[in-house]
Amino acid sequence: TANRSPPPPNCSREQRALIQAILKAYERHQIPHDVAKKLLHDQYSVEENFLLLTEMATNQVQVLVEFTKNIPGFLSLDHEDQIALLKGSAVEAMFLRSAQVFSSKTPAGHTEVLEDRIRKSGISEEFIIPMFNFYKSIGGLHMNPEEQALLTAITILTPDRPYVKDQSKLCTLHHPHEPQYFARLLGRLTELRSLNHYHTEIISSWRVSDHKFTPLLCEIWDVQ
Ligand SMILES: C[C@]12CC[C@H]3[C@@H](CC=C4C=C(C(=O)O)CC[C@@]43C)[C@@H]1CC[C@@H]2C(=O)c1ccc(O)cc1
Repeated sequence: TANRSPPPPNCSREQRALIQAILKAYERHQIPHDVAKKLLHDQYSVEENFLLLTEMATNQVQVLVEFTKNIPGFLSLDHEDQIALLKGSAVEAMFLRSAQVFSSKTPAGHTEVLEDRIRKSGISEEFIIPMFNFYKSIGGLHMNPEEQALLTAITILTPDRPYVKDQSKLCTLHHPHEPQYFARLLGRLTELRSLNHYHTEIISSWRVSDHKFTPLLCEIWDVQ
């Protein structure tokens, strides 16, 4: 793609292959066109918005599992660990994905409609504010596709372990004037983690008004 930057020269061959594999998997990480189209055409009731977001969330989890399976080495992990990593990071990966969608230049109209539907889907204002603050703070990083893909892979693979150091090499190269760029990137992951808490509240407030989730969301978030 046009905005794909050249791989950093001081990356080893296998690191370069790893970055390319993750980037390729990430670029297949798309919401089906018909779901995105519904965003623009379906009705605008709170219930309709919730159902649309539920369908998007369900799609997102399926796409996330496919992306994760294509991260080199993931499938050689112990099976229980694979499930634990996915369950532990699904919410963060989803909010990271939505932040990347809001900060990318998706076709005009999509993000406005999407934002409008999120604001009118029964999520209370006290969770909307941190959510959109996070979107702004991710947008401010101007991540390129490699960084977005790597950050998603980091979020999934190391929910609680110290981060691998060589990602910083890639970031330093693309942001030479900002030596602390990688630290800023990791700082966003801390902010992202706080959204887990809000998400639990969002889900339980929807459950109170007996909203239905899909089986996949129930399974990955231990709902119902
Ligand atoms: C996270 C979210 C569901 C998934 C949405 C996200 C907004 C934007 C998106 C963009 C996507 C793309 O273009 O690829 C994939 C889906 C996501 C990532 C929503 C904001 C709030 C909502 C939510 O928390 C929610 C949770 C459970 C539900 O049943 C419904 C919504």
